[in-house]
Amino acid sequence: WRNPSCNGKLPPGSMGFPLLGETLQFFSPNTSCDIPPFIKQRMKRYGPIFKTSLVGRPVVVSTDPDLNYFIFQQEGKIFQSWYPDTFTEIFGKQNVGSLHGFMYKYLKNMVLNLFGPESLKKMLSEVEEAACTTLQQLSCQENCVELKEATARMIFDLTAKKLISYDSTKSSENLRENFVAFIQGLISFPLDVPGTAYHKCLQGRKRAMKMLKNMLQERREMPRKQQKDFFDYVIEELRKEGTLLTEAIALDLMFVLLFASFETTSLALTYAIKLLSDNPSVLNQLQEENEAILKRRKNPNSGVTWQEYKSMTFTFQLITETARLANIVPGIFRKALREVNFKGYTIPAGWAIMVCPPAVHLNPAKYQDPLAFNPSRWEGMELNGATKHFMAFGGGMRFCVGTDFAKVQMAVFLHSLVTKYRWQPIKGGNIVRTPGLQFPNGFHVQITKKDQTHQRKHEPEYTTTN
Ligand code: HEM
Repeated sequence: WRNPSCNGKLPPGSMGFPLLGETLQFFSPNTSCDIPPFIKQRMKRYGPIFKTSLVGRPVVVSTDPDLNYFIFQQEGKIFQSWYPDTFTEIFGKQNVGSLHGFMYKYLKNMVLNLFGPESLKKMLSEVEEAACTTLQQLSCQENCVELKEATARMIFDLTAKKLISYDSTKSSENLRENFVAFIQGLISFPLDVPGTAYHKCLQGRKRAMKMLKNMLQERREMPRKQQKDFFDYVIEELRKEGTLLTEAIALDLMFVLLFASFETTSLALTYAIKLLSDNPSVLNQLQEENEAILKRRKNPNSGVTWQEYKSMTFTFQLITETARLANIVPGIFRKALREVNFKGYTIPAGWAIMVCPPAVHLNPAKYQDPLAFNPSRWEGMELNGATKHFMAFGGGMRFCVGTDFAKVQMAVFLHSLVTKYRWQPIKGGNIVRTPGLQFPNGFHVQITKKDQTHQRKHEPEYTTTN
């Protein structure tokens, strides 16, 4: 295991212990906002491209912008989307990340139909309503509220409504509770015994898939006249003769979309609010931009229009800067379909490759003072799509299909929050990476309506513990 066979020169690095490789070091929790210590130490020792062994597989780790770019551009040709077995066990063998070629394109189009810009334009008022209702409820709480949980609930409900018309207030079963502990379980040691995050994920998947299957079955038995949600669209497709879609693929897709949408976006939103709490001058700028939108509005009771949304320049810079620092996806995995030679190194066919976004996003040679939260660094820059130095939403053909949806939700929530409310951090807000981002103690804040701030008789005594 120490010296794997290779026709050329393997990148430097250690293969760790037999079977275990360097898995334990990779997953060891850290509280750093910087490049994960596992990566940083090895970059120092071996350079930007190095080899290791994770969960029983030889892996080349790439922190090199040119190799990353090459990998994204060669998707489906020299490289192919590949995720550790933990992923396929949890997301299903036919999930969108494991499909390739024609079937993959077919599914991607289906998803873009739902979450692409045209659909989002129509969804804007629904997103705003969800944000306003959530904020209203949170501000009515006497005690402080936990933001990660609250935003996750809001986003899950909105996505589940779009996909399957699921209404958590009317359903007897709680679909979302099956997705808890997923981020920890996805990139984790695949030990399926009670107590591990991986085991919790597998149990959650089983229950959620059973619920989704029942729902799809019920809907098939009682089809609706108007096409309203993604389920209806899927059923329509399943009925077509010669269709590529199967019930199993449709259910796996539903499952991935539910997870991918709420967990990533709620983490990003919570992190944005944490960063804003720590950076009052950035908060001021955000407030100025969003209050100016309200001032320009002719009808004060109307909601955010698409034009207004598109004009939120600073808000988009802030979202991009949050995504750069949050590094919600700490590793993007691929497999080499054939032997690859790059910058003097050989990557043997069949090896896994992990593109490492945090190393790119926190590179001091590219980002001045890389750990500083400075949305203005994006001024005048193109914020759509990926570049060699920004890949929070992936890159190439597999660029995240939910990027626009995530941005709409974040921008609209932040707009409502800073124009109508104030908040005060109470406790939590500290982060841990394993290597996925987590808030182990949540992020507890007290939210008050702006015009009520001065009317409260007993202003709570806020203590910022972090
Ligand atoms: C802040 C929020 C989000 C972040 C940081 C994020 C990040 C990413 C990244 C890095 C990838 C690329 C994975 C790869 O190349 O292997 C990806 C793919 C994907 N994302 Fe997102 N995402 C977010 C929100 C969403 C939302 C809201 C949805 C659902 C609507 C979504 C659905 C997907 C799907 C289905 C893929 C797989 C696409 C493919 O294989 O072509 N994501 N995301």
